[in-house]
Amino acid sequence: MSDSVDYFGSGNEIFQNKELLQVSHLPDGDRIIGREDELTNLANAIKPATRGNTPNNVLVYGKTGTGKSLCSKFITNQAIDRAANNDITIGVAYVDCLQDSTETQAVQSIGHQLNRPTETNVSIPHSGLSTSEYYRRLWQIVDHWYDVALIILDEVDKIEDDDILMQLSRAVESGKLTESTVGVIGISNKVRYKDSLDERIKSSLCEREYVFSPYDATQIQEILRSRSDAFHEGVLEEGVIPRVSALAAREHGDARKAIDILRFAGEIAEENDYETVTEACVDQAHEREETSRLAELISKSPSHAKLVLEAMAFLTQQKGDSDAPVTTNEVYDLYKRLCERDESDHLKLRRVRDILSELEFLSIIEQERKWAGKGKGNYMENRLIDDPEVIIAACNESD
Ligand SMILES: Nc1ncnc2c1ncn2[C@@H]1O[C@H](COP(=O)(O)OP(=O)(O)OP(=O)(O)O)[C@@H](O)[C@H]1O
Repeated sequence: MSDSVDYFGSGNEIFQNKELLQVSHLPDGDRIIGREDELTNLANAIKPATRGNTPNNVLVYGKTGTGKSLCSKFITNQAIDRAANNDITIGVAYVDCLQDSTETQAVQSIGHQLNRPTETNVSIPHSGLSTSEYYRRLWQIVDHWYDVALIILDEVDKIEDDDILMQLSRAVESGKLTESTVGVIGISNKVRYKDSLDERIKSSLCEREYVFSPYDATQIQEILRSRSDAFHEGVLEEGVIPRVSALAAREHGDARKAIDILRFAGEIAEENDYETVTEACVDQAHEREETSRLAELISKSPSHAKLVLEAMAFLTQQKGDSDAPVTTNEVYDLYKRLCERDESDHLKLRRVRDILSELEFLSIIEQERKWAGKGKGNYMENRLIDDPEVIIAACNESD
């Protein structure tokens, strides 16, 4: 054997079941920490469905990573089992409204999830039908094959057309369904979402409302500990979970962030061929999580939002101070030059203003209205929350 470098490292094994740390992983009921009241409330709201009756429509609010999606998925799965004992068939469809943001996409997705084409003989093509035809097929499937359809609309505030909320929450009243019934669980991070709804939609969609509060550091520790068998025994150093929890609790008790940081810390230990995951790995993981979270947010934003953000990051870099404010006009000028670079048409100033307020809503930037002086009116100052280098890296990663 030669003494050549072994690029596979010494084979220290960090993870034994990394799947437990994926955001998509749905933990068992006994691994859902500190959400007993919320689960009981949700169960009570949809309980009628387990007997084949119309459940209450529910709106669930709370900041990101507070377990809204997890609890909604968990309780609807449990409802399916409970209903089966009563000979009732419940179908559950989950729509991520950020991804399926138009009415047609959302109805198509619901139809697709509830359809069992070999039994129903109904096809739900990915495109090519009118919205009303997608609805017609959906009601046909529900009426024929289910007693109750439970529809989870995650990030419901991202849906472009409220009409779907009306259609779903009033399907029975309006006679679209004759044999079956429907319940909707809407989930939102925006506490004021309800205020933006039409009165009629509000009264049918918001029969019950629940707010999920952020986790404290102790609950986050418990959530992480209940998943520590993702790692081989003895691999996690003692201070790791408290450190991750403290970081996540500092930023509004986001369990998703905590789980991501822990997974990244394990990956960093693995990449460096360490025998254990250390607190230093956590600090590096925290930075990696920031870039990756931003990259995910940015990759879901339209291409012009990326250009606006890139323009802001370049301007901030030029000013040599990562906290320096930039005015909307400065951003707009550089954004137009970036559009020229990419040979694309630029948007009007009004749209760029909208994009900046969307970026503020996503907590990527902060905005402050300033008074320019008599006769000059107001102007807007924009500041990046993260360092410009992190934003530029995230823009590149999202490509
Ligand atoms: N109480 C909990 N016990 C165990 N794991 C949890 C708990 N709450 C959240 N998690 C985990 O944290 C991650 C984020 O949770 P979830 O997606 O449900 O949050 P959310 O409130 O819906 O956030 P968002 O609004 O960003 O979608 C998931 O991986 C979930 O499994």
